[in-house]
Amino acid sequence: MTTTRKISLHDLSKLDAAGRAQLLKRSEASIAPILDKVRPIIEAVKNEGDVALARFAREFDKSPVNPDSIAATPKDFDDALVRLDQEVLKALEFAVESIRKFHTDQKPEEMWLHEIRPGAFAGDRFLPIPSVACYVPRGKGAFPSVVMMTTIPAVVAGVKEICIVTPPGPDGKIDDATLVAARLIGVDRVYKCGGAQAVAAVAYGTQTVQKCVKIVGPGSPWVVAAKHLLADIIDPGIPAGPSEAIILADETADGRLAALDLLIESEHGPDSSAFIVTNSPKVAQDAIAALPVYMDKMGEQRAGFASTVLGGTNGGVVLTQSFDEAVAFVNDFAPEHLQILSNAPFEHLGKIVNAGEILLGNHTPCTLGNFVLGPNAVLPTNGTAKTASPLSVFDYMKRSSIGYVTAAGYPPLAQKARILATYEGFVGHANAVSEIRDGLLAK
Ligand SMILES: NC(=O)c1ccc[n+]([C@@H]2O[C@H](COP(=O)([O-])OP(=O)(O)OC[C@H]3O[C@@H](n4cnc5c(N)ncnc54)[C@H](O)[C@@H]3O)[C@@H](O)[C@H]2O)c1
Ligand SMILES: N[C@H](CO)Cc1c[nH]c[nH+]1
Ligand SMILES: [Zn+2]
Repeated sequence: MTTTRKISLHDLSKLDAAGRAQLLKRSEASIAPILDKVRPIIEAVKNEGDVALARFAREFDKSPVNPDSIAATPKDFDDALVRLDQEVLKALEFAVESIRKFHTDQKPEEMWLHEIRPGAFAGDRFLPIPSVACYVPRGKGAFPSVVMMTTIPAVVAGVKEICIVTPPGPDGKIDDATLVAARLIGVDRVYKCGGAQAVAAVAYGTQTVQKCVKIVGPGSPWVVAAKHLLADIIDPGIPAGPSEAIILADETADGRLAALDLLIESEHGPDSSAFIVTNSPKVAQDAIAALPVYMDKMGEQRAGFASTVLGGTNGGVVLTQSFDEAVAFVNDFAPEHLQILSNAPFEHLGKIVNAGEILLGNHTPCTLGNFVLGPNAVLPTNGTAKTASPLSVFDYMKRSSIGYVTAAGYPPLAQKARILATYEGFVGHANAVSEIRDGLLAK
């Protein structure tokens, strides 16, 4: 027998502006109430280092970690590989290959230099940042996929010092697949610390944990709050909060397929957001009928998370009067993940302007993107896809502009620069491109 579940149907034509605005809001927890709790955690790690990390692991993760066992040992890696199911190992290897290929293709040439004007050359040079810490969450499950998504682009970019910070389990160990994925990728520094204390550890460095210039990866509000407080000391990277997705379905879509895919990101936690957005009443009805059937196959915890999300204003089915209206809703929402279910998904692609990731057609569910397709699954959440981009090799590189002007190319540039420098009142600037220079160069 199928369990009765409430699935919200939001008929956009019946909602006023406030109702529509409510649907666009995420449930992302405000970090304000926990900032005062995070400050002493940061201070303790700064002052006591590993001793504080071990204490917080015991307190928050209920994990028997000691100050001298913060780093995973070579034996920890070996044991994890022995314990890991061969099928999981093969799947990790497959995923590493796709993700490495995608990010290698994405990597820019080390330098480009174009002749902007005759004899005047300019371009960009890309270099890797020196170090990065990759945060891999563990509160609501293990995330070897986050290991791959955060460390592979770092390796491809050429970052020399890469480490992983992740909460230890109640057995005092790091998740097996996390260690195995790290080894496959070539990262051997994995530290047993999570939450705010992990961010502080990589920001300041401890006796064990290396200090890094940047931290990447998603995390709970404790992680987000620590990144916020330490942003002057460590680059906090792109924001990546609770997972969210929109399944955009036109009248050619199968509502049951839309239902199946809606349950992907809605099962992450009660703070996820997930909507089917469609102009087809039939797709909406079929999806609502199918959802409880699929939820019954998910297990209590995950079905519970999905129920919370889909029964409130952070999820469910949004019904619109037209497909253009559905597209407008998507662009206003700016989802982290977007799937387009249609017989002709490429026809709709050009209309989408705000989405972290756009997955096209019936054979490209978010699950493929999350694990094995290649593009990065650490994506801008909470509407930040309006201006931000997915995690990429560019997050691990910095750029210097390059310029070179020949003697023949110099005169027209100097003349125009002198005029502008004089207008701005910069005499020193102007002198440097005046006859004084010509005289010096003539000698
Ligand atoms: N965007 C993405 O790519 C992506 C991928 C995976 C997960 N996520 C999101 O990342 C988040 C992960 O959060 P999580 O909780 O699962 O794992 P987490 O590892 O980020 O947080 C758990 C840690 O928080 C700290 N903590 C918990 N309670 C505390 C307390 N009372 N006081 C101080 N510290 C405390 C502990 O140190 C604990 O180790 C979720 O919101 C999930 O949706 C996003
Ligand atoms: N959907 C997440 C990003 O929002 C990534 C992920 C990892 N594992 C499962 N899902
Ligand atoms: Zn996911």
